[in-house]
Amino acid sequence: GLTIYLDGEYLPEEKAVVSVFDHGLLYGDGVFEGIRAYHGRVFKLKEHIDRLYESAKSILLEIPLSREEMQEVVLETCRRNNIRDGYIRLVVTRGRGDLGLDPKKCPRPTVFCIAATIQLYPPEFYEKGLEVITVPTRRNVPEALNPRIKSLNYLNNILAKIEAGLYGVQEAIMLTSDGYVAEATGDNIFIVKNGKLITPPPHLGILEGITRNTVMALAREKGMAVFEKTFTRHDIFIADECFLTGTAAEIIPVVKVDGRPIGDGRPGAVTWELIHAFRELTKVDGPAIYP
Ligand SMILES: Cc1ncc(COP(=O)(O)O)c(CNc2cccc(C(=O)O)c2)c1O
Repeated sequence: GLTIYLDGEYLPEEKAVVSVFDHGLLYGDGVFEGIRAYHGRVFKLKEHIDRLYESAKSILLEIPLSREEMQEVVLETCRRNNIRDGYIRLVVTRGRGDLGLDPKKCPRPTVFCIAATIQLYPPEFYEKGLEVITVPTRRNVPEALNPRIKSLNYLNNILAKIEAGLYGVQEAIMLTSDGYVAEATGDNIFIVKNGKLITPPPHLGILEGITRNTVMALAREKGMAVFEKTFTRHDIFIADECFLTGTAAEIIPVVKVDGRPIGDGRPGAVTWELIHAFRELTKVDGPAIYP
């Protein structure tokens, strides 16, 4: 079984339990990160930890470890599970309280870290590309619950995922309340038009993805023009290429949206070039797990 980090201890998974009074469970009151390990390194670990602390600050949740201590928790949890290539879930909740929702009743946040092997997406997702639809469920509005906070509140994303399933497709694209394209349920979205990369700006109300930011940097290093601009479904339909980015998915081509084939209906050349560049980067980026 796995060894789990929980509140300062490394425990066998059967002992790694949280209280039924934990506000992460009762109210989704908490933040998390999904991180990948490749080739014995934890990819973009600093960026993930920085985002975790930003999300926590935004909900006035004080994490009881320093960023350096948190980095060591992630690396040590990987070591104790012999992870060289895997998936890490890092979670901080408001902690155990009473049945009221008042965070003041939670004296100490719960912190846990899971490091496990990862179920990869089947290769054909990348070779053939995904068919997706835009769904009725809109992305949370920033003025209510800002999607830039990676919180434990994923019901908005889950409802969109359910709607994709109802139509027999694997992924859903959520629009903003104004009808602009926001993101998928667990991934950011890019379109390619005349060699230019376009992706929604974070302030639109999306998670500022680390894979998104990495792909933007890789594209710019290759001399491609990259724009953060709002766009609509029509812009996707007339795009040359479309792809999604996320920690679990990495970079996945999208070849059909709402029944419209994108480009020639097959993964595009720019998408493939970025997939290869990303895979190269995963070989060298991030702190080594083992000395
Ligand atoms: C709503 C949303 N948007 C974009 C992303 C991509 O962000 P990153 O490039 O930083 O990962 C996410 C993150 N989504 C995410 C993260 C980790 C695991 C899984 C999973 O599908 O198991 C999904 C997300 O939840």
